[in-house]
Amino acid sequence: EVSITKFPADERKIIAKAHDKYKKARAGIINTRHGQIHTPAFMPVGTKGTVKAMLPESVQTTGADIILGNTYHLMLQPGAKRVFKLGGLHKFMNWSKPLLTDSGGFQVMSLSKLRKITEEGVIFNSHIDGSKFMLSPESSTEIQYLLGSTITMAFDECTPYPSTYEQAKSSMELTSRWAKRSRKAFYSRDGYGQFGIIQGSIYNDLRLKSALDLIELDFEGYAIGGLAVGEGQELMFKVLDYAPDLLPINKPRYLMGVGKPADIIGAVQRGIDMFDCVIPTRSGRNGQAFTKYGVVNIRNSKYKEDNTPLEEDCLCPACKNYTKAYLHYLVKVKEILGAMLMTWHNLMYFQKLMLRIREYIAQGKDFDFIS
Ligand SMILES: CCNc1nc2cc3[nH]c(NC)nc3cc2c(=O)[nH]1
Ligand SMILES: [Zn+2]
Repeated sequence: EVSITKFPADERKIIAKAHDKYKKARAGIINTRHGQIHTPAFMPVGTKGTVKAMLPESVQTTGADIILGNTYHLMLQPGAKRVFKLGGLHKFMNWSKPLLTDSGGFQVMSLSKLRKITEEGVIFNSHIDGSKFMLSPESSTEIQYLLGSTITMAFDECTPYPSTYEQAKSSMELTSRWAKRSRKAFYSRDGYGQFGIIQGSIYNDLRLKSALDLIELDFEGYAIGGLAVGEGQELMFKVLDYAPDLLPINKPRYLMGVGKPADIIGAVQRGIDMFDCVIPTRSGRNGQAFTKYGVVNIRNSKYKEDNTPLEEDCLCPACKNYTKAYLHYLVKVKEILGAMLMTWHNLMYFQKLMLRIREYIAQGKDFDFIS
């Protein structure tokens, strides 16, 4: 049994919608060595082996099936070999469910100093102490193995936006060569998987060529890269109107870095199954709460004597036991509990959104008005 790719037909509830806007939405289950992932799924980001301001058991109560870890940060500190020696990232951070690790390329380009891209890989200096490192398809894949990740991401180059056709073409071709090397370096085991990442920017023929190159490598799943990099929702949806259809229908499709609730809904309607985004955690720490009434900026003085919860029917600790006045105060005085409660609420909100989307798809109902 090849494990992770199982998108069992009987479990996959694809309901053709009355009008074509929803016919691509699908709900399913991905089976892995560390448990099941109900899709469409939202993955909270746990950059440095922790979802900031949350205990792993608290993340679990929000309904998350899988969380994301960042290779770039973990390879610098505490180091992949050390995590391996300590029993792997699952044990280290006390998270026993699926873990997806990114392959580091995207963060190297945004965080490290003095980067040099060669055919071999990316040579860079650590943003922490300036020491020299190399990330390549081989080293990235090995690091993710040492971390023990359930889903390993291929080492790609995220094509910047905007890019000319020529720039996008050569970047996509590099990603295809790196995907081949990533796939070769992957140590495949039952219940573990590796996802390829297609590039090609906004050019549909490049997206097609990227998909064909990667399908040949028979990954367990596929990510659509080079999006949510400043192109805006309209252009992102324009690419998503066709890109998911270039990928195998029976394998998971992952849209990296997305997104706000409306982005997630639009992408699910276009056939995307998996998401990750720092918005619920990062904006929570900055005082933004996602609610059915819209986004609440809790630092606004209008909340300083508001004795009501963020959402009266939300089951998270912030809503069950505290008022907006208290959250307003905690965030204003930068108390750690403020970051904890706001994060917990936002993660609960995002998981509730995904649960409702999965239910609507399973019942064959339209779901574009949920936000
Ligand atoms: C897995 C590492 N590779 C990889 N990560 C990404 C992460 C992203 N995050 C966002 N918006 C927040 N766009 C992304 C694109 C890529 C991409 O094209 N590639
Ligand atoms: Zn709440």
